[in-house]
Amino acid sequence: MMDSTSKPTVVSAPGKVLIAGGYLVLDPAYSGIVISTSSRFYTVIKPLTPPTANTIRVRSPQFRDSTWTYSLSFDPLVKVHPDVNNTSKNKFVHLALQHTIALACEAHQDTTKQLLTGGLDIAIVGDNDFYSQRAQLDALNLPITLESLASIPPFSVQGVTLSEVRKTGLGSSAALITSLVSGLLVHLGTISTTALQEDGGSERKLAHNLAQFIHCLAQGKVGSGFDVAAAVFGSHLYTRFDPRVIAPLMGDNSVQPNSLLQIVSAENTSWDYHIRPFQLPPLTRIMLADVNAGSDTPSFIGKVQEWRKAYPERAYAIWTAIDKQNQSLASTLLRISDYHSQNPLKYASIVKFISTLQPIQWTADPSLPDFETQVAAEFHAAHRTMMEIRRCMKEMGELSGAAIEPPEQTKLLDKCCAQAGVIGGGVPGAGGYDAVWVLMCEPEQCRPDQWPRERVEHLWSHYTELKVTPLSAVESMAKGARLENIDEIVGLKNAMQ
Ligand SMILES: Nc1ncnc2c1ncn2[C@@H]1O[C@H](COP(=O)(O)OP(=O)(O)OP(=O)(O)O)[C@@H](O)[C@H]1O
Ligand SMILES: C[C@@](O)(CCOP(=O)(O)O)CC(=O)O
Repeated sequence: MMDSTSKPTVVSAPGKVLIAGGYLVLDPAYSGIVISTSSRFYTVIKPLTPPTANTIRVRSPQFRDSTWTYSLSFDPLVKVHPDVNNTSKNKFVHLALQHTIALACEAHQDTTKQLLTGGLDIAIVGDNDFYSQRAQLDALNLPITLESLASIPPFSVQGVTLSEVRKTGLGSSAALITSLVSGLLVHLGTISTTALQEDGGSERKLAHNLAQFIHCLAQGKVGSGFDVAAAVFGSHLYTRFDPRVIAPLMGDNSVQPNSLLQIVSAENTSWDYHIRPFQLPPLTRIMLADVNAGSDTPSFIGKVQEWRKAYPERAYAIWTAIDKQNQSLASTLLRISDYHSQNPLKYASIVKFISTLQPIQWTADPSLPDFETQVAAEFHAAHRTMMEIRRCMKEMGELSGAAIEPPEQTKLLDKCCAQAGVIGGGVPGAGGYDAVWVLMCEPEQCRPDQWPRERVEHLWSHYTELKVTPLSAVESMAKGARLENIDEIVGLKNAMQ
């Protein structure tokens, strides 16, 4: 058994960007493209010192007033009680503890109780990208660049409470729930320490189903769940689950009878979500920006749903058109990756070539060899499809009254997409004013000032109509939630103090 000198259990889970399929993905007839980010949440679990029976202390050291203590009782069912001296509440953390420990007890009552007798000490931190760093860069008088972001210490202290912090839309709550739930499942032995090595094994699915249910309960609504799916499985093409699978668990009573395991089990065929493998093509890079202007996602969803109900035929036609483009984008990007597998050298040379040109010029050179011409044509097709998706999403916004791609964002995105080497971009997820994503070529080498990312960064840092702050995230190459070694995560040990 683990003692206080052993290494802690550390599980991380990535953030997300829905680059195609916003709104449509709420309906199981459609799917979306979700990219998981290199920016992650980390949950660190170790025995409490000094040992304190059936006590769990959770800390979020990046925030003020963010330590929560809980006690456990087991009779007749597991119950997690917030300490009366806690100065704030954290529903997400409380529900994650309640239901994960209940599940662990259902699976192995005696060992779970034994592992909890000395208590647990849990710390949760998120990469800086999850919270807006604009104020910090301005206060330090630093230019608004990726280099400046890299100079801020990892897991930096935000100086505010969790309810005051400005989030960037990467899905902090889904990444937090996934890392906490999976970390507890590993620590309590409900899933094995190798469970998170396999891409889609049954233990990873169990962690997904449990995290998905807890996230819905904490949010008080059932969304499409693409954010939790990305946190657990990494980038993929997502088709949602039927919410009826968790309906029996969604009541007010936070203590569940012994049926949780059966419902969240990977063997429960009522979980009908589909996760199809996806990754952005090699030698491309996604860049994300936090735009300093808020949007209200739930009100956008309400408007789009009302419009869809009021004009079913028109909505069906538009959704069918968007879906066709979304599917085409996914298959084009996957085909581009295939070209890389066929001939990495030629692929690298054509990426380098198009990275200095605007899309309209990518297929204009008749002297290019066949292979290179084909790859350039696929990149151009991806560009056209991204532009068409933006046009359709904007139209849906105008028809429904939700500012999905408002004029200010159109102007910004058009400028980004006019840069040499930029494939396309858009407003992530539900859209609105608060973020943009841009996909660009990232050749192996470039002369200084020739990287597409530098052009985009320059544009953003000199943009005056909106405050546009880059995030440091790229696509996560590690598939979703993973077990970490605390010594290998820069700054993590420090952040625990
Ligand atoms: N570092 C953290 N430690 C503990 N709890 C956190 C932390 N970060 C976020 N949370 C929890 O997640 C909640 C925020 O969830 P909410 O659903 O409002 O955000 P979100 O939609 O995931 O935001 P975004 O996508 O912008 O990151 C907080 O109120 C808190 O309970
Ligand atoms: C509008 C919607 O499809 C996407 C919302 O995405 P985001 O939180 O804006 O990244 C809602 C959902 O899928 O739950």
